[in-house]
Amino acid sequence: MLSASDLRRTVADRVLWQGLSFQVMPGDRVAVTGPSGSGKSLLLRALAGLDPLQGGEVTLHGRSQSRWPMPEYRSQVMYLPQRPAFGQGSVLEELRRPFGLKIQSARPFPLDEAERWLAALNRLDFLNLSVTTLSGGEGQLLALVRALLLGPSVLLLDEATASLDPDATRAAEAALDQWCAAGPVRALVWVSHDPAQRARVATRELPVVLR
Ligand SMILES: Nc1ncnc2c1ncn2[C@@H]1O[C@H](COP(=O)(O)OP(=O)(O)OP(=O)(O)O)[C@@H](O)[C@H]1O
Repeated sequence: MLSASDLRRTVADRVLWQGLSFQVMPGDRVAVTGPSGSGKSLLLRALAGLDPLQGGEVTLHGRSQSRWPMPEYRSQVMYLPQRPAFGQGSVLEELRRPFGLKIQSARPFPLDEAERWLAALNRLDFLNLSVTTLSGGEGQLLALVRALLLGPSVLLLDEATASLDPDATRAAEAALDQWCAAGPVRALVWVSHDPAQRARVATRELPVVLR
């Protein structure tokens, strides 16, 4: 589904990764591992098409990232950052906003599904809160629900539950598990510093070595 071949990334004069090749297949749950500063976030950003590739190639469904219209590519390979950014207004408005974009225009906003995910995360009370008042963990839950509703093929999670308490973390993992199992062409790529979480959520590990 998603294939990376011979990726290379440098910052300043430091080579973070080179000759990095791997594939993400439907149903995969890949944990990207490596010490702080080894380039895990930059790898996810490269896969998501948020940073230009310095070397190598990423293909989605056999088509090079550079040949995809970027909005379409990013709707299929979605990056969930540790500190998601929101606009203004309520949680409901924030969830609804992307469905006004051209790339999503064929799909009406699925309010029932939003309520189901929020209920699964024990946050059905969320919808009318203002996004500007959300805590770090609440922001992560909102970003997660927004991503699940948008339904990419590959969801890239960058410490996406790091601000959650243990119960909320487990609920988020269960929601992701359910979401992944519900579609035939879905995969997760996780960056998590928590080995216990990686053992729970990942089917295999992709090490990024600090050079
Ligand atoms: N936009 C940038 N410009 C220059 N250097 C950057 C940029 N973004 C990150 N870096 C550097 O690249 C290296 C890798 O950063 P990255 O955030 O990918 O690491 P990481 O493995 O995700 O680390 P952590 O586990 O601490 O989150 C770091 O040394 C960082 O300072």
